Amino acid sequence: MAAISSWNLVFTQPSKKRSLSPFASKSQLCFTRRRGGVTPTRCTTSLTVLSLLDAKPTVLVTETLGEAGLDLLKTFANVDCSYNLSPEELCTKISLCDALIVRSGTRVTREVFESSGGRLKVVGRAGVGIDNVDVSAATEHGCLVVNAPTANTIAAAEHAIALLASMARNIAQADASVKAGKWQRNKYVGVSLVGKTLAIMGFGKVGSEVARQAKGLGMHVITHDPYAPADCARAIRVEMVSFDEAISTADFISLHMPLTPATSKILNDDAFGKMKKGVRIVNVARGGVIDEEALLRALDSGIVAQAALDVFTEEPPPQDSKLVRHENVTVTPHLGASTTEAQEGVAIEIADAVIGALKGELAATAVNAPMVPAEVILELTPYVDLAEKLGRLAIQLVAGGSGIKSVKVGYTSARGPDDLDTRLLRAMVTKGLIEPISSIFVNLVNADFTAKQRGLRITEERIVLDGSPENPLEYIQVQIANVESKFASAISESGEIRVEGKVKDGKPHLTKVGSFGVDVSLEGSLILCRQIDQPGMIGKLGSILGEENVNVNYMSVGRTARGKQAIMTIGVDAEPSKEALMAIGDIPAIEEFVFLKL
Ligand SMILES: NC(=O)c1ccc[n+]([C@@H]2O[C@H](COP(=O)([O-])OP(=O)(O)OC[C@H]3O[C@@H](n4cnc5c(N)ncnc54)[C@H](O)[C@@H]3O)[C@@H](O)[C@H]2O)c1
Ligand SMILES: O=C(O)[C@H](O)COP(=O)(O)O
Repeated sequence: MAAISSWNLVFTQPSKKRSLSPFASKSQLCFTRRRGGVTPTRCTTSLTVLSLLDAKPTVLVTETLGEAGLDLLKTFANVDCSYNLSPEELCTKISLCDALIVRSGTRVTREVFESSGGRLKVVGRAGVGIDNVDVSAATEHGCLVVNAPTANTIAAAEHAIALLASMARNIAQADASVKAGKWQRNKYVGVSLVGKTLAIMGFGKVGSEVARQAKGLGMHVITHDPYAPADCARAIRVEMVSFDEAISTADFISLHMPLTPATSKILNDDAFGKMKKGVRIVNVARGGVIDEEALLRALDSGIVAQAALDVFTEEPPPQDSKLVRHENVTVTPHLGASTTEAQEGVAIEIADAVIGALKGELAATAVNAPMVPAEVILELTPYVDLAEKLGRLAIQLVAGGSGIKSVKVGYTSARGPDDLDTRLLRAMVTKGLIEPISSIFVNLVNADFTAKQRGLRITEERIVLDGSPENPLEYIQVQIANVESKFASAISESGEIRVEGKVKDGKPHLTKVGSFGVDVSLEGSLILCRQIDQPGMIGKLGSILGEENVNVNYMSVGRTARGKQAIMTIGVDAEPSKEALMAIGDIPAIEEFVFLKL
């Protein structure tokens, strides 16, 4: 009699939709089915998924976007342009949307992701700053965030220069005065820019462009940016200095860093106290990098002669804001990116990124997912499938109540570690491990977060092979430590559940279970049996499955020695009935078996 408890060996987890890519969303596919009035039961084939994807996704656009971007989106999706939504209205609408496109005026909060019911797959920020998007919440919900980081750089830099020059020459105040019927030539005497020191705080895309343009105006430019490469500054003859040196020697300070916990209120009372009396400040970055109350005090005390502000802590700022109304302050309503050219560019950049993400492609401008170059993805595609399937197999082999703490993924390759980018593979193993045992949808965005949240430590190991590194990988191995197994033979000599596979003719194959060598294509589902090696076993099993009309797509037997134990791996196209599985368990030579869904 076989030493097995047959029925609890049968894996009864409902099947999950197969993802077409690391970003294809299970929940989105489910939703499409519901909208089409289809019962959300099973979706087992790629073809079914493809036909579901034929239904156009819905993209919600909550702020004005250039026409060219909208036209591009409309070729692929239903586009809902709903501007000025209240937070409540946004939360209500979002459950009907696959993608959301915003600028800086929409707060994409945790509530938005929670309200999406898992359908929202991508948030596109049509611009650079993502401080209005709760990126952590997006990641936790497996939602990709992409931005359009380059198309508005020149516009923002030009706006900073425009504010700098107009502030120095009192253009806005003088204009208002003339329009009010006055002619105050003495009051509006300005200061020159040439020869003055400009400190650029943040030497990124905008900051470095401002530096270039300011040098063209004859200014002496210095910069502070702890993270920028010094050679970029050196190349345009800009000196990199400390924060204190920058703010204490500058005649003009222009802010170009992102708003982060480290930069929040970086210009505060303490900083203003170190500045030269009469300094002039430009802010085209984010309002929050200045302590606005401290700036008001510095303006009133004369430390700061003038400020030109495009951005504010609260936008729009309160009507009675003393800062906005201050006579030495010039303001614009967050216009840095607002040129026709920049908005057209941003709209196309974000439309491309959102469409790509909805198609399941990895976005080059992803904010919360590792950037995996397109050529790496292409090369790793068959291994991605293998990695996920090995994860699925390994997790289904676990038994006992001790919980899973530690998983090791081994990569056997002739390539050096720097030539093998495993982030995508690790994410897919994680997906395979977690999806069969939870309701969480795992993708490249949230794989590491989800593993961490579940207390699952995933480590990676490279096993270096001699030979030609033509193939990125020979084998992938998944090992789960400190657990029991439903299939004792899956435990290796060193005590872990171990499954190993390789890509053969472009298809994922299982090559090892525990210490047993096997060879079965990882398609459909799988029966693993340990048996006493004797004639007639294949026939017995085959006829049980045949009577059930369950097609066997692959079968292999691996044994330790003639007449000793053997492992039979059988690929089946459908799930055998309980009775058939029971009959398999009743074959006397079978010591244990397990049915696994891929
Ligand atoms: N007003 C507008 O309409 C408008 C338009 C475009 C960009 N922006 C804003 O301008 C800022 C810069 O944009 P970008 O495209 O140049 O971004 P970027 O990422 O290319 O550059 C930001 C730079 O700030 C640096 N930085 C980070 N922390 C710093 C710190 N503590 N001190 C000094 N430097 C620090 C970074 O190293 C980086 O080089 C962002 O806040 C963006 O949102 C505003
Ligand atoms: O971060 C940005 O890209 C700018 O602040 C532009 O914001 P906007 O898209 O709201 O004009």
